[in-house]
Amino acid sequence: MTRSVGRIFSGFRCFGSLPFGNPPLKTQCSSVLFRTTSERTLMHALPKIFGRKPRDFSLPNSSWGKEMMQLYNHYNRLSKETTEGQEDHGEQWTRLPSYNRTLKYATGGVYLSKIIQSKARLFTRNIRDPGASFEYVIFFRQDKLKCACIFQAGHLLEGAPGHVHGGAIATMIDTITGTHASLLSAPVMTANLNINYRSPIPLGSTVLIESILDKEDGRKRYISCRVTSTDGSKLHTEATGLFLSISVSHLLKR
Ligand SMILES: CCCCCCCCCCCC(=O)SCCNC(=O)CCNC(=O)[C@H](O)C(C)(C)COP(=O)(O)OP(=O)(O)OC[C@H]1O[C@@H](n2cnc3c(N)ncnc32)[C@H](O)[C@@H]1OP(=O)(O)O
Repeated sequence: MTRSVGRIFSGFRCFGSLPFGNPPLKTQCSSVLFRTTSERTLMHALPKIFGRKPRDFSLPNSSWGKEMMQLYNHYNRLSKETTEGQEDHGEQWTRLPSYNRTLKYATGGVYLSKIIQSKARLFTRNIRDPGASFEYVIFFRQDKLKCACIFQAGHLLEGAPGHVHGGAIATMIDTITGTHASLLSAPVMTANLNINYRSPIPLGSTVLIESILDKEDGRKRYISCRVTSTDGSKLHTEATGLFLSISVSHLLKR
């Protein structure tokens, strides 16, 4: 987990309080994996950087249904941190923590008030009622450059009667593919998203969203994504996205 926190915060350092100011680096995932004690210590200190311990929304809560929990437990079992000197066997996934707000201060105490207002919250994590909207957890498989997200769609996401709104599905796809792209090169913005809706998603159901890296070309990351039933037998949605690495100054432009 610690290493994914490192990646996420590295990926989104433009929003955070970790050092930034350099142009976005094209880093290979393997070069930033957290394995040393000092790196783990740094990641454990992150809540202090936030000020107080932030809630990690990617952990189970009482609203999570049986399917969500089963799949979560499946990936979590494959996400056990390896201790140094121990070999990895088979699939190795990493759960990505998820917080509902970004940090207010950039390094050096520069308040990014123009872009990050104190009331700002991550769009998918702003409903307090557990289970009402987006319940999800993302896992990353570093060796395959692959993400898997378990998503349980709550009652506030209705579009067609009894089914999940297409915009909510697009939001989740953008979130997974955008997170995926940011793990590869930080920070990024979505330039293009193409979505084909193949079969409706019943409200309240749990689905699996999987993304893979198709191609890298300079600042561009091409990522594709499939939304299926949790056993993979039913295809709900397919998408492709283009993400562009940006500099921090791009976010400050008005
Ligand atoms: C801790 C919390 C975690 C939280 C984790 C949560 C994750 C959520 C992720 C959500 C991410 C978002 O929704 S971001 C929000 C939605 N997206 C946006 O608002 C982006 C708006 N658009 C822009 O700002 C800009 O257009 C950019 C950054 C996309 C590109 O601008 P730019 O950087 O100036 O690049 P530009 O020179 O135009 O183009 C560079 C190259 O890319 C190509 N290119 C550019 N746009 C496109 C395009 N739409 N389709 C095809 N190709 C394109 C160009 O042809 C060019 O190719 P060549 O000539 O080099 O070959």
